[in-house]
Amino acid sequence: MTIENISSNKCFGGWHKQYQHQSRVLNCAMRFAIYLPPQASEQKVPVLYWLSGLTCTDENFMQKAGAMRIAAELGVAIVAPDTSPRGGEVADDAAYDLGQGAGFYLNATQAPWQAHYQMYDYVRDELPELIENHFPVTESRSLAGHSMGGHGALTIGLKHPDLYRSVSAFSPIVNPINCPWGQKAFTQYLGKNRDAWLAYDACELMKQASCDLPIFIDQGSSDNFLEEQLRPEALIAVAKEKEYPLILRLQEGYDHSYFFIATFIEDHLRFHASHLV
Ligand SMILES: N[C@@H](CCC(=O)N[C@@H](CSC=O)C(=O)NCC(=O)O)C(=O)O
Repeated sequence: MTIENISSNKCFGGWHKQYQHQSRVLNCAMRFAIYLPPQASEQKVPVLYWLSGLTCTDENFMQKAGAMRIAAELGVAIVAPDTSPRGGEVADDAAYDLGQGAGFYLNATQAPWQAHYQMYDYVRDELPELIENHFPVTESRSLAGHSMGGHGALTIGLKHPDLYRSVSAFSPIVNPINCPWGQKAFTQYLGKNRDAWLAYDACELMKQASCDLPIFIDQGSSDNFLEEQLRPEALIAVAKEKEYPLILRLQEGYDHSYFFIATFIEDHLRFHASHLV
C-alpha cells in the first residue's frame, strides 16, 4: 500500500500533510490529510479521525476548525479523509447532497453507486490500517465529525465500540431515515427497502446498543438545518429511554458553520484526549 505526499506544512511544532493513495475499498484514488503533533517525532501518538460534512474535502476541517494548536498540546494526531470517492469514473449527481462530496459513510448496494461508494468500510478498515502502517501512531482511536460526518462518526462508533475510545459530533444528522438528506441519499445508495437503512441510523443503533461508548455532541440553536435535517431531540429521547450516557449541549445562537466548530473544538479534543489513554 503506497501513499503519495501532496503537501507538508509545519504547524504548532508538528506537521500538517496531505496524501493521495489508490484505495482498494473505494476502487479509486483517495485523499486524506493528517496532522502529526510534535510528540509524534519522539513516540507513537493516538489518533482522532474526523469525518466532514456535505460538500467537504480533506481540507475544510484542517483549514477552518483551528484544531491543531490543541492537538499539538495534547499529543493527538488528527486524520481527515475526503467525504466520498471522486474522479471521472465515479458516479456523481448535480445536487450537493448526493454523489461526490456526499458519501454518507455507508456501503452502497445500488447501481451506479456501489462500484465506489463504500465509505463505511474505508473509514472503519482501510484508512486506519494505512495510517497505522505509515505513521507513528498507536491503535488508540477516536472518531468525530460534522453534520453528515457526525452521522458517520455516531453510526460507525455505535457499531464498533471495540475500535474506538470515544465519539463526538457537531450538528450531526442523528436520524437520517426520518429527514430529507438521509431519505434521499439512502434511497439512492441503499434502495427503497427501509429495513436496509436501519443499519446506518444513529437513533436505531443506539436503541440496540449494549455498549457505553462515550458520546459528546454540540448543536447550535440557530442552525438553519436544525428542525428539518438534524433533529437532535430524536437521539435525546433514545438516550433517555436507554439511560445511555450521552452528553449533548445546545449552544445558544450558533449556526451550522465552521465558526461554530472552531468555537468548541477545544472541548471535543480534550474530551477525546481524556479517553485516548
Ligand atoms: N451548499 C449547501 C450546504 C452545504 C453545507 O452547509 N455543508 C456543510 C456541511 S452540511 C452537512 O453535512 C459544510 O461543512 N460545508 C463546508 C464548509 O466549509 O462550511 C447549501 O447550499 O445548502
